[in-house]
Amino acid sequence: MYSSSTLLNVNDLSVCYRTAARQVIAVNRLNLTVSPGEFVGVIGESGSGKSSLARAILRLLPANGKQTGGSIRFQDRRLEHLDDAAMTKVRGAHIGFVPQQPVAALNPVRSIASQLGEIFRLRLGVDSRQAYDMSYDILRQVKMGDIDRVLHAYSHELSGGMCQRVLLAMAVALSPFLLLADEPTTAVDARMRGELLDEITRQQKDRAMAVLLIAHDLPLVGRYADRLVVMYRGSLVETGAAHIIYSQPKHPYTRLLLGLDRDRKFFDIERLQDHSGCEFQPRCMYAQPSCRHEKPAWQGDEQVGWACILK
Ligand SMILES: Nc1ncnc2c1ncn2[C@@H]1O[C@H](COP(=O)(O)OP(=O)(O)OP(=O)(O)O)[C@@H](O)[C@H]1O
Repeated sequence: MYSSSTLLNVNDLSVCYRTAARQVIAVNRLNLTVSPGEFVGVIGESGSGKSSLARAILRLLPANGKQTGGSIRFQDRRLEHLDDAAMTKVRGAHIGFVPQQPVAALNPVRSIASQLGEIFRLRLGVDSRQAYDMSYDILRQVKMGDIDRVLHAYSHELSGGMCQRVLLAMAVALSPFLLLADEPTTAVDARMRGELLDEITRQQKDRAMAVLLIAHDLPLVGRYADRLVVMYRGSLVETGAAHIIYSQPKHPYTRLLLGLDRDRKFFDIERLQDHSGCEFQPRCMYAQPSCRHEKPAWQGDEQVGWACILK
C-alpha cells in the first residue's frame, strides 16, 4: 500500500531472466516499503533474488532480465514509467548506489579525484577546482584517512575497504533520499565490515537519508537496521522490526539464518526439489504434510508478518 510517508514502494514485483535452457524467476511478487530516513535490511542467502531486486529498482537489469510484474514507486513517481534521462537523474541524485564489488566498480585508469569530481562537474556544473574541493570534503565526511593520497590514487592502489569508502562517498555525494547498498561488506574483513556499517548508519542519521541494505549476514545487519525483509528463492518470507526478528524470529528460514536450532538439523540446499507448496518446505524441519502442497498464507500485515503456518 502506498502512503505519503512512503519513500519507496515495491508492490508485487516480479523479475525474470531468460536463459537458453529456461526462464528463472528471480523475484516473485515481492512487496517492500521504505519510509524516509528508515534503515531497511534485505536478507537472504546467495541466489535469493536480492541483487535482482536492487537492479530492478535502479532499472539496471541485464539484457536477459525483465521486470515481469508489479510496480516500483519512488516518492510520487513510478520508476518503470520514467524515460532513460529521467531515470539517470534519479540514480545518483535521488537514489545513491553502492555496488557489490568495490574494486571492479571503479575505473582502473582514472584517478579517484577524476571519478569523484566528475559527479560534481556533470551533475552540479562546477569547475575542476571546485569539484576537487567538493571531492575532498565528501571523503572527509565519510571519514576517509589520507585524503590527498586517495584522491591522486588509482583503485588498484587502495585497499578493498578504502575503495568501498570511496564508493560510499560517490553514492552520498549528491545527498540522495535513499542509499541502496548491495552487499557492501562482501569484499572486506570482519573489522572493516563493522566500520563500514557504522559509517553507513552515521550517514543515514546525519543526512536523514533512508538506507536499503542488501546482505546475507542477518546477525550483523540486524544490529544496524530498523526493519528487516527476509527473502527466500525470490519471495518475501518474513518482515518486521529488526530487534523483534532478531529475538523472536517466526519463519524457520529466518531461524536458520540466525543460526538457531543448531541441535536440530535443517536440510541443505541440495535436497531442493520441485513442489507446489511452501518453497522452504524441502529444507524445513518444522514442515507438516500440508506444507508440501499448500502455499503458506501470509500472517500479519505489510509491516510485520511471515509466510508460514507456524504461529
Ligand atoms: N543474468 C542472469 N541470467 C540468468 N539468471 C540469473 C541472472 N542473474 C541472476 N540470475 C539468477 O536469479 C536468481 C537470483 O539471483 P540474484 O543475484 O538476484 O540473487 P542474490 O540473492 O543477489 O545472490 P548473491 O547474494 O549471490 O548476489 C538466481 O537463481 C540467479 O542464478
